[in-house]
Amino acid sequence: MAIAINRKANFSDKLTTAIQKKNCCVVVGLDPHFDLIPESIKQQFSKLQDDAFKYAANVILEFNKQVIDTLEHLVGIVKLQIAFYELYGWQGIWSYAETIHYAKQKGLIVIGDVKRGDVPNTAAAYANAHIGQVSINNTTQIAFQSDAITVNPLLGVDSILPFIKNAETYDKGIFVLAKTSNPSSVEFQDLLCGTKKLHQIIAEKIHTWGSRSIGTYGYSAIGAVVGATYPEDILILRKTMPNAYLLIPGYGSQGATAEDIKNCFNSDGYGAIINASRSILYAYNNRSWKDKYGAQTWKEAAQNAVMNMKEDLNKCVPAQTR
Ligand SMILES: O=c1ccn([C@@H]2O[C@H](COP(=O)(O)O)[C@@H](O)[C@H]2O)c(=O)[nH]1
Repeated sequence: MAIAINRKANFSDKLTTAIQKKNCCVVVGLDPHFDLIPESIKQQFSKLQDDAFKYAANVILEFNKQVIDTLEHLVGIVKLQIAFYELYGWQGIWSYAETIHYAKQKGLIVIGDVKRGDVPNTAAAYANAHIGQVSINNTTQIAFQSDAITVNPLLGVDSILPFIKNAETYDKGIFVLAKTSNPSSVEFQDLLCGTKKLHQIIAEKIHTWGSRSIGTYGYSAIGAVVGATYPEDILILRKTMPNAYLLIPGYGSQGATAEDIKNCFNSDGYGAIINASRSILYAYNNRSWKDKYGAQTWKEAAQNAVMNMKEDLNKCVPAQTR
C-alpha cells in the first residue's frame, strides 16, 4: 500500500481511490439521448409536456438519477457530455447541474465533458464556472460541482493555464484533448510539426504541465483525452505522459474493443479510465440483445453492459499493484 502523507486531496488520488473502491476503471457517460429514454420515465412527467424544455430537463434528470442508482455499486466515475444538456436551454443546464450534484452526493467522481478553451481572460471564467468558484458580494458560490473537465488546447498554452491554476488551487482535474476518437482527428492532430505529430507535442506539454500536481500514487491532476480508436497512438502517448491519467472514449458504440485499449494502462494497473456512453445507457436497445432486454428491463441491460465491459477490460488491465 502507498503511504498516504498528509497532503491536499489531489484529484488523481481521488480518481485512483475511486477505481480501487469499485475495482473498476469504467466511466459511465451520462449522455441523455431523449428519444432513447424509456417511456416509463417520460410518463412520470407527462403533465409538463406543454413546456417542452422543462419536460425534457425533468425527464433527463430522473433518468440520470436512476442510471446512477442502478450503477453506483459497480462504477465510481461518471462523465456528462454537456452538449446533450445545452440542447434544452437553461432547463437543460439545470438538469446538468442537478445531475452533478446528485452524483457527488453518491460519492462519485464527476467529469464535465465541456471541451473548453479560450483567450486567458475568458478561459479563467470557464475554469471558475466548472472547476472553481465565483465571489459575489463577499459570498463564494460554486456554479458546477464537477471534479474535472475536458479542455481544448488549440488556442495555446495561455488558454490552458487558467484551468491548470484552478486544478492546482481547488484539487480539481483537467483532461486535455490530445488525440480524439473521431475519424477526422487525423486531419489536424496528426499534422507533422517538424518530425513530430501535433498530438505528440500536445502530449509533451501535458506531461510538463502535470509535474506540479503529482499525487501520492504518482499521477498528476493534468490528464489527457486519447481515443480508443487509435491504438498505435495510445502506445506512444502512454509513454510520453507516464504520470497522466488518460480518459479514453471510443469503446463500444464507436467500435473500439478491449484489445485496442490494452496499452493505455501503466504497469501498476492504473493510469487510464475508459468511457462508454450509449453502449451502457441504451444497452437495452442493442440489436444483439434484442431477445434478452427491452425498455422495461433497461436497468438490467445497463448493469449487464457495465459488467461485461469490466470483464472485457480486466483481461487487458495489468494487475493493480497497490
Ligand atoms: O475524443 C473524444 C472525446 C470525447 N468523446 C465523448 O465521449 C463520449 C462517447 O460516447 P459513446 O456513446 O460511448 O460513443 C461522448 O460524450 C463524446 O462526446 C468522444 O467520443 N471522443
